[in-house]
Parts: sequence; structure tokens; C-alpha cells
Amino acid sequence: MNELVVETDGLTKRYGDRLAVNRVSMTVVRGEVYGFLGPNGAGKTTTLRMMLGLIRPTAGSARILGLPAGSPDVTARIGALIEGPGFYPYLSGRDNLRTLARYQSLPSTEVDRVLEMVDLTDRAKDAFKGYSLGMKQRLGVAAAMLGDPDLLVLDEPTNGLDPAGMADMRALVVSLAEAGQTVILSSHILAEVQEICDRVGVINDGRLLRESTVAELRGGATLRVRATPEDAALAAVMRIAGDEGVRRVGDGTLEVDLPATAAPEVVRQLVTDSIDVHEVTVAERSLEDVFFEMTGSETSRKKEVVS
Ligand SMILES: Nc1ncnc2c1ncn2[C@@H]1O[C@H](COP(=O)(O)OP(=O)(O)OP(=O)(O)O)[C@@H](O)[C@H]1O
Repeated sequence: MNELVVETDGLTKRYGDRLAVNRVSMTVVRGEVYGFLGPNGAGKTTTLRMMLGLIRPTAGSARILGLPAGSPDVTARIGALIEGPGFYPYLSGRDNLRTLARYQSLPSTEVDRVLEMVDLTDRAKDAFKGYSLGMKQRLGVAAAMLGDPDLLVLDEPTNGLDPAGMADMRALVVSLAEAGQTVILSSHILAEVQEICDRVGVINDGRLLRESTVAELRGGATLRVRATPEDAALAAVMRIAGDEGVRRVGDGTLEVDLPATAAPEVVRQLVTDSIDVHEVTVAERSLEDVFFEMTGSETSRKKEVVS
């Protein structure tokens, strides 16, 4: 059975006359990596802060593990990296974690476990201030993983990292997911979400526009057919895909709303009609295309949705 780790119902946060989060109802299932995707200012951090019980909703509710967000039993079962980790600069990575572990009455073996998990064991004796940004973020994830939480919340964990640091962070999230960890990861980077998330919630202007698997969001692939004469090819393909299912996209190519599995049938029809087939390819829509369609491309592009 799919156990709901997070369930929000009409979650809303108003700051003055600004609706930062507007009736967001979302679910996160145990064991999945949930991508919370949206441009800057969309309402991601505000939603996550309400889930963590750090701020109160204006309306609606969030339940974590079946309990109201913010209740002490729940807080202890969530690990979060939100708006950058705070550590003592002169203490080593290990001593920083030991301090946190002591607060939570956890044994030092737990510190070793999480250091190993984020691949920082070799550098654990070094002072935090000497760490690269990527290492600092990984230590933040290690801190969040102390006590083996049911839910790990990562708010823009790759923000500000160089490409190598980003790749390390993605690999870390994938390895945690493989170990069964439930993760919510917010991001404005589409490629990142596409690469590592099972399901995605798309948020813009405080509203959740869609919640679905990455595959569903991208929709079916389309076929691109280049055949001559084009008019005859258009008529032939329309007999399979319907009048609305075929478009001319210029340079003699037709775009057809059919999945890759329909390619042989399309080719057969064209050949039967004595049409010359030059090329049939499968074009998948990227998550990026879908996102721009949903959020209104130009305003989103200006907000630098894509990195
Ligand atoms: N404490 C606050 N007081 C007033 N307005 C706020 C506050 N926190 C957030 N907002 C506003 O609410 C909206 C959503 O902000 P939020 O930080 O949740 O977005 P975000 O999707 O996390 O963006 P980013 O990727 O930039 O962090 C923004 O318009 C922001 O200016």
C-alpha cells in the first residue's frame, strides 16, 4: 500500500495582500523522491516551512505521517536542509555533527553513519570553514539524516554549487533514494528534477499547477515524419492520427501525436499510398517544454527558471 508521508489540504499562506501559497493540496508517498518544481518566488520554501511546522498556515492544513505538521512527534521524524546549513566554522565536520547528535541524544556511531552516507568520512576531521560549498551542503544533508528520519526535505540543495558539486549532490540524493529514503526536493532546475525525481509537483505564483509522475508530465512522445509529397503524407497520416493529431512544422516535416509504437503503422500507410518516406523519428517533449506551457513561457523564462 502507498503510505502517505505528506498530505496537504488547501494549504495557504498570505503575507499582507500577497498570497505566497494558494490552496496547495499535495501528497508525498513513502519511498519516493518528490520534486517540488517552480521558479523563484513561486512559493516552494513557504510551503516547505509550513510542512516543517516552522510557520503557521493562514488556511488549510499539512499532515506529516498522519499527524499535524509542527507537532513534536512529527518534527523529530523529519530531517531538513532549508536555506543553507548553520554550522560552527571552527569546529570539524564531525564535531559539528556530534554537537547536533548530543542534542538529539544520539550515539556517536550515528555521526559516523551519516558522514559515511554523504561521503565525508575522509574530511570529517577538517574544520567546517575549510570545506567547499558542496561539502558544506553534504554536511547539511548529513545533519538532516541524523536519527534516520522518515522524511528528508531538501530546499534547493544544489543552489550555488558548481557543476561538480551539483553532480555530487544529485548522486547523493539518488543513493539515499535507493536506500529507501523518502525525499522532497525543491528546485527551479528542470533537468535536475527530471533526472532524479519519481513524481513532480509544479508550483507557480503560489498555486500547484500539476502533480504527476515525470513521465505523465512529459506526456506521450510525438512522431516526426518527413515524407513526399507532403500533402499526400499529411492526408495519409491523418487517417491514423485524426485531423487534429497532425501538424506541419516546416521543412517538409509533420509532427504527429502518436507514440513511438505507432511508427510501423504510419510507415506502412505511407508506403501503401506510394509516398516516399525520408525520415521517421520520435521526439519526446522535455519537462522544460511542458513547464513553459503550463506556467506561461515568457514570464517564467524571465524569472530564470532554467539553469
Ligand atoms: N516572510 C515573508 N514576508 C513577506 N513575503 C514573503 C515572506 N516569505 C516569502 N514571501 C513571499 O512569498 C512568495 C513565495 O516565496 P518563497 O520563498 O516561498 O518562494 P520560492 O519558490 O521558495 O522561491 P525561491 O526559489 O526564490 O526561494 C514570494 O513572493 C516572497 O517574496
